[in-house]
Amino acid sequence: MLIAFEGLPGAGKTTQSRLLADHLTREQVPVNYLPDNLTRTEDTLGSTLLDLFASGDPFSRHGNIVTDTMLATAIRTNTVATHIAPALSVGQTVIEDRGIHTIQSYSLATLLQKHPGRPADGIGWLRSVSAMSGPPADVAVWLRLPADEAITRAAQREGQPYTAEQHAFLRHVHDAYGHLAADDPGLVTVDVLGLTPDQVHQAVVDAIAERVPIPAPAEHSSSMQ
Ligand SMILES: Nc1ncnc2c1ncn2[C@@H]1O[C@H](COP(=O)(O)OP(=O)(O)OP(=O)(O)O)[C@@H](O)[C@H]1O
Ligand SMILES: Cc1cn([C@H]2C[C@H](O)[C@@H](COP(=O)(O)O)O2)c(=O)[nH]c1=O
Repeated sequence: MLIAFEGLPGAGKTTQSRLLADHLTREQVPVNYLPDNLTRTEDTLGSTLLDLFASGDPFSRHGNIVTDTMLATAIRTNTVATHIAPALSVGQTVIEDRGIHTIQSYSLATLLQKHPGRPADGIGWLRSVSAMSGPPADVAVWLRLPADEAITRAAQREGQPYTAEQHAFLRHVHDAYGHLAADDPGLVTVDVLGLTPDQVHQAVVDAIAERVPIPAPAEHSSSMQ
């Protein structure tokens, strides 16, 4: 089974990925937690693609929707080949910290910024292209937090403020997630404002359990990376 966490920087994806991995491990489900794509530089192709990706702006990337979507798709394709498919094939439950909906939401944000008000035109294309990167998650959880609150948390963690331009772009990413979730049953919204990490975790477990069967315990030992 493949589970993804989605949302803005600061929304709590890493916190919730770890809480879910711990929970499943306690249930003796073999878990493979994949940190954010941008931190994965283990092979030459992955590093080269990430270098290309990171050569743009950290948020709005290269500002060209086709280039950015293709590049992000290529990165995930590599991640699917090197990490996700092998883990799924041996029965592990994979937790992706940012999956296919990150590709879609960040590209859609660029589109919304340039052509406000016509998201539907681009969403079909974004779905087709990002689908080339491999399977979407069985369930993707969007940790929905108002953009200003998410940015405040992320900035506090990083010890430096975000620029007004970055704020503006991330508000578009937030709106983009909303457009995507509106007609994609695979992207489940969990509202996290005002909840403690443990309360969010409970809401996440409930949301997942409503949609997919609980992964089966391993016959032998669990494996968490
Ligand atoms: N429910 C919560 N309430 C308050 N603070 C939280 C909550 N969950 C996480 N945090 C804090 O918010 C910050 C961001 O959390 P986290 O790193 O999990 O987010 P993220 O979505 O993975 O961010 P990024 O995408 O930037 O890596 C951390 O300092 C974390 O301790
Ligand atoms: C995987 C992936 C990432 N990005 C962007 C989104 C964010 O700006 C950064 C990751 O930062 P965070 O600490 O996880 O918030 O990279 C992207 O645009 N497309 C992708 O596929």
